[in-house]
Amino acid sequence: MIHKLETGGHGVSDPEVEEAFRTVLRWIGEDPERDGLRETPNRLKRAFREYFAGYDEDPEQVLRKTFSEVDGYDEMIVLRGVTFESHCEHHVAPIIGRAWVGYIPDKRVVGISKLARVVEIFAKRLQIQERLTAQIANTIEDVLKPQGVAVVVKAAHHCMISRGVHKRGADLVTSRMLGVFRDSPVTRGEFLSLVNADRTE
Ligand SMILES: Nc1nc2c(ncn2[C@@H]2O[C@H](COP(=O)(O)OP(=O)(O)OP(=O)(O)O)[C@@H](O)[C@H]2O)c(=O)[nH]1
Ligand SMILES: [Zn+2]
Repeated sequence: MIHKLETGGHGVSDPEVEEAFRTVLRWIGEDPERDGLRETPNRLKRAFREYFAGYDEDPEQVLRKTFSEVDGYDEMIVLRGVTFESHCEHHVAPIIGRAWVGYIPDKRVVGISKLARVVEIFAKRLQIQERLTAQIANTIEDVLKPQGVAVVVKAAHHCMISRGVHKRGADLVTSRMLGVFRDSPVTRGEFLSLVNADRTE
């Protein structure tokens, strides 16, 4: 897990954000001073700090530590079924899903947890799924300069479940293929068969 932020706020003080949450509670018809709600603005602030911890983390930095003693390993590396929780930028509703992250290295490999950390950092920002998918792939491409990168993301969007069109069970699938995954149908096919064989969903 990403460490909890100790500072943050980005120019907004703790009392200011708690007052904003109190205003929302009043707006829905609640009494923010009643016993059960008195600490809720503070809890909401701490929850938001966790949901959006990705703004104060640098995903490129996470990938900078690499290993080169891999005896010429140049096959596909795939981390499957990385769980994440994000929030959509339109409704601030949860996006709950998994990511499959693959790459074919060029001399250097990265610790596998770092791939999951990159997913985590971009997920913990306001997102749309297409951008989340592209950001994960582009960052791996930019820092590791591998032969190729492939990312598939599948997620349920709670703005389509608990509000709006009210559709449970529909998930959105997005992908971004770079380098050999884009150019070679065989390589892409091998990656997608590893994604499709994964029953962790
Ligand atoms: N492409 C894409 N759309 C998303 C994502 N998350 C939420 N949306 C959609 O963003 C759209 C925002 O549409 P608007 O019409 O501006 O908002 P709205 O009136 O609340 O729309 P409804 O959800 O249909 O009630 C909705 O269709 C959402 O389903 C995402 O990750 N990618
Ligand atoms: Zn939404």
